[in-house]
Amino acid sequence: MKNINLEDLGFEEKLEKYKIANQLDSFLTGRVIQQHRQRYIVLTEQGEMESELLGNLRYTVQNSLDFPAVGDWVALMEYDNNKGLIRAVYPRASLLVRQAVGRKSEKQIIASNVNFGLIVQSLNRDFSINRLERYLTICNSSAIKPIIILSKVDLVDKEEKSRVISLVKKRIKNTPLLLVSNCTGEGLSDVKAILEKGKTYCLLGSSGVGKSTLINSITGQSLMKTDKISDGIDRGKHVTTHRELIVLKTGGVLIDNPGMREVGITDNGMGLENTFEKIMSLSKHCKFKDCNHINTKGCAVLKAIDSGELDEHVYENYMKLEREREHYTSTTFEKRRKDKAFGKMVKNVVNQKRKNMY
Ligand SMILES: Nc1nc2c(ncn2[C@@H]2O[C@H](COP(=O)(O)OP(=O)(O)OP(=O)(O)O)[C@@H](O)[C@H]2O)c(=O)[nH]1
Ligand SMILES: [Zn+2]
Repeated sequence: MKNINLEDLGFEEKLEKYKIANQLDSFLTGRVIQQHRQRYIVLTEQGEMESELLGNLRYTVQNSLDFPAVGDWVALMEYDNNKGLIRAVYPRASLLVRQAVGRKSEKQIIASNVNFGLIVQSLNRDFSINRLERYLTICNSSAIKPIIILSKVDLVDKEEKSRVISLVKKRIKNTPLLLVSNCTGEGLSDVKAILEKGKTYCLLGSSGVGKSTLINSITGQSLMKTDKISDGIDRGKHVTTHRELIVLKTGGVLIDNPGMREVGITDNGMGLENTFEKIMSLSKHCKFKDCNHINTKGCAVLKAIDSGELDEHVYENYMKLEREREHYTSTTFEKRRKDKAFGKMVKNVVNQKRKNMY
């Protein structure tokens, strides 16, 4: 992978200015394409470099989120053949973060400097509209534009396909929706067509939905290990063929995330606001500013459920994600007990509404 062009990798004007302003132009510039503990594979114009943090940087880092991550731009120097020392991390244009489920306040970086989130769900067993909204929230909380890709279309019939499409379109507005099959090749050209030069796309989705296979289909190469392909050749050798960040010949960058099981919401609030626009605009008409949309008088959200203007499932999922966000952003353990009571209340509201309907 020699002669890589930094612009194809996504290096922008803004970063160039930062480089000059911070006297980093005597260093090499590269992008982290893989991370394992405190070792990083960095792609530079001279090729890949196995890198570590420079000592003083390691000791001045305060927060785990400050360590370099896949997608980061770094300034580094070569100290040996293809071995590098990272001197600085460039400011991030965006950061995809997830909450390590079950562990309080522990955030993990999925990737940095991502322009688009490719949210992949398979049409057969994995499809869940609530989970789609969860990923949308994660993208929206970090100014990453979401694109929905429904995979394995070859496994469902026409009726199921159109059922899911109309469900997605009803619940989720203003988000591109693509359908693909890695087996028949259907829709692959649509995916290729949206990939722009110099932009970074992060694949998001549960294990097994076909993210790695999709990358292989797009690149026409077996860059990603999928569970069908045996890696017998590499066995026993310490060779890593798997890269988390891939530069396309056409100039776009893809980032894969192996083994994403659960993603928790770690949100500043904006993610939910953008994802559930309808609820946000309704809540402006609630009588009280701090309306909890559960049992407050004059709640416009509840009124909209009654009138049929708001889908109760949307309401339920919103309340669930909002509660989760509160849970992870709060510090007291007391909150956990509160959470339970809160969940019950939401269920009651919905049950009550359902009863009233019949
Ligand atoms: N029928 C069908 N199977 C597919 C399709 N795409 C992928 N698969 C199969 O689904 C399985 C999982 O695919 P992967 O690409 O490994 O899934 P992944 O999302 O990368 O999974 P992780 O790496 O665990 O996150 C493999 O057996 C693939 O062959 C598709 O479009 N249609
Ligand atoms: Zn309200």
